[in-house]
Amino acid sequence: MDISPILDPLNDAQREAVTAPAGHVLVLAGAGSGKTRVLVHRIAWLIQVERVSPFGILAVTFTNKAAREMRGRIEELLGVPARGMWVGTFHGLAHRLLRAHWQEAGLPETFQIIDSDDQLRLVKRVLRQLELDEARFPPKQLQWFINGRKDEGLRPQHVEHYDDPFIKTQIRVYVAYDELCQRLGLVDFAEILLRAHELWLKYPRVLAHYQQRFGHILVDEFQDTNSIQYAWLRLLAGQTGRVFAVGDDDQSIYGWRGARIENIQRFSEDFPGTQLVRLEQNYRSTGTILAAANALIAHNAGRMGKNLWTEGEDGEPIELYNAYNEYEEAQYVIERIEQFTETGQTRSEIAILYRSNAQSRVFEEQLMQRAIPYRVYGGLRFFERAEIKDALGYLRLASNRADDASFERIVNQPPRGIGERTLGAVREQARALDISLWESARRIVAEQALNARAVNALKGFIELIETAAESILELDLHEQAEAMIQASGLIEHFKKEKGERGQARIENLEELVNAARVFQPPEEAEEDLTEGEPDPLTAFLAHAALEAGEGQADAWEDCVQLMTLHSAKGLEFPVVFMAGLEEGLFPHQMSIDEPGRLEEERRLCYVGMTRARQRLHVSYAERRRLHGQDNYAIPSRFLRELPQGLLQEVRPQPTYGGLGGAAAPATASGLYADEAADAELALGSRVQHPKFGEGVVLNYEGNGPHARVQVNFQEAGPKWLVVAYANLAPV
Ligand SMILES: Nc1ncnc2c1ncn2[C@@H]1O[C@H](COP(=O)(O)OP(=O)(O)OP(=O)(O)O)[C@@H](O)[C@H]1O
Ligand SMILES: [Mg+2]
Repeated sequence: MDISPILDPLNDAQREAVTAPAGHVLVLAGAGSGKTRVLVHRIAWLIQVERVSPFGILAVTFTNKAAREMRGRIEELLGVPARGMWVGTFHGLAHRLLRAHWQEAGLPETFQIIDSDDQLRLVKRVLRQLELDEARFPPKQLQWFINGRKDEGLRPQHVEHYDDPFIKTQIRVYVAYDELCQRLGLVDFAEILLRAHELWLKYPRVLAHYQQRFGHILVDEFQDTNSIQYAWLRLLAGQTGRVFAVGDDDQSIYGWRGARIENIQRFSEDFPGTQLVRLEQNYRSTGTILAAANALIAHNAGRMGKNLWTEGEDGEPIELYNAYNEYEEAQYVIERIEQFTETGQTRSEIAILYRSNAQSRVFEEQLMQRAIPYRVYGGLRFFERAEIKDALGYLRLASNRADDASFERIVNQPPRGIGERTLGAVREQARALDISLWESARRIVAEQALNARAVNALKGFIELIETAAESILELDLHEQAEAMIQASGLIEHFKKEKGERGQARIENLEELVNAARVFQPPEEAEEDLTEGEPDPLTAFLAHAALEAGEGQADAWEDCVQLMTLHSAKGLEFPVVFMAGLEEGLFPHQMSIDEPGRLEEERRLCYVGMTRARQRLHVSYAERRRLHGQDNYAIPSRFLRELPQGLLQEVRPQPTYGGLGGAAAPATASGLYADEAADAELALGSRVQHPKFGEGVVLNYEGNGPHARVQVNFQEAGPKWLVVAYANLAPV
């Protein structure tokens, strides 16, 4: 038996973990220290050396993709398929149990899983059934309430109500919602875990079967387990199962979704005799990247404490780019990417990471313009997102009342009391008379063909669209988008959705307005003036539909990887760009006033930085449109927490505005020191511009490479120009 493939590629501490005697093991170690590698090799060791059957092994990963990769690597090490082994996410594994034991779990054999949107629709149905007012009991909030309780393992009867009528009503909704799901044979995400846990509690025989089967349970990314997942693990391990968990307290980034970092601290108590292994050598990143990441995370209090080092080269300094705005930031990133690919870097080895989903749009647009293949991970492309489709639905219906799909999508989104029965009547008449849903609804209102409530609800919707459509006629495209979103009530609606999700949707809607603002109709349309060019709204809607229909780049295609920092967990890339390091964006506004959440943001930054193997680029924009406003952004505190000596500021070439050009030590730059306005551009001085000719400097704003100057040109009149790009010469 040759065990060298299993042990040779490991250092001493890693080997200690992989070969640990039977018992519980907790590997607590920093990013890139080989935790996932150790877990994979441990499984191979168990099978090949300890002669454990793959049937006796259950491994938990954080994503399905990670699960597939893990299985592949184990089989590669063993040289044979590891059939019978269970590898998956908590949700995937629990689901598998429910499929196998649907009867004991009290489910119909054909039960279906519902996503968050379906769940919301059911909650609304329950509210109608209980005759509760959505304004007083926002469905999103109830959804959040139900999921939160399920994540804690609490059924309605376990929820403490303190005699508070509000909580009591929420509990009533929870009860009715569960009954409805049960009747329809539907299971939501949180339910999967809770149901699987209850299955074991209720049927000790079933539990005993799995306890006997899975003598070895291995968990990656342990720091992000929530209460019910931890309870599930403890139950499965019982008295005999051995748990091998790997994690990093500095990478706990899902506290906002119920993950409990305390589970790491509790581990040794709950699993007696735990052997603790620490890994300190980092194999992923250059010395520079690691030193910067270590310095950043040192600003957090109450860490378990780790000391990560590397034998690797120091490598390149971290590139810092101070962009004028988010468009220019994207331009820098993409030009830099082109430079890398021209020198042979594979596109899929390059990642762009950002804090909030909405940031992807500007990158996507520019990547598309330059025909660079890209892929957005763990999220829909911008124009495919539900809230964007909602807002576009309003615009579509405003420009074409016969658009039935848009009618269906938004007639009761946000909810305005137009129920299934009313809609049924609208559809039926439309079918019978072969007219559009809109026309059908209009007739029902005119003829008062339904009860007063239904007629009023429909009438309200029709008036809303008519009024809004009329009022936006004379507006610019982005104002049209903005006005329509306002009129739709979508923002108010998403505000009720608790937590980051609702906030993200609102940010996306604001981003849609930005997209409309910078939208340029295709060239052909402009030339075709005589034929009557399509109005900007129609052109914009077509653009959005085409973009959404384009679909994602295929996985095998060599494409640039775009994702949020959250979905980058566990991954690594030779080249990483982290964009939008600005106060309010990252750290996120919602976390700034709460020390605990600020630390979670810092951990997220640590996760992002430690994804990079050879090159890390960080950037921020001096201005960014956020929440519909042009903001002067302040560079993120996280940038200041990085040792200056490890950063190198990239500055645009003043002569032509090419990017990634001249580099200067960060110390002299806009981030750390205010730069005096260029003396040659003093107010009142005369300058020459290659295109606009001669003029007088009227005004000056900003500082650093992106200072802007207003010049009154003799021929062209006053213009604002970016100094670094304008190529102005003193006269
Ligand atoms: N002993 C080793 N020798 C060489 N390379 C190693 C060794 N251990 C790990 N690596 C490599 O280092 C990189 C990081 O390893 P791995 O992804 O397992 O770290 P991790 O601790 O799980 O990181 P994260 O905290 O980000 O999940 C991988 O490319 C891995 O192949
Ligand atoms: Mg890992």
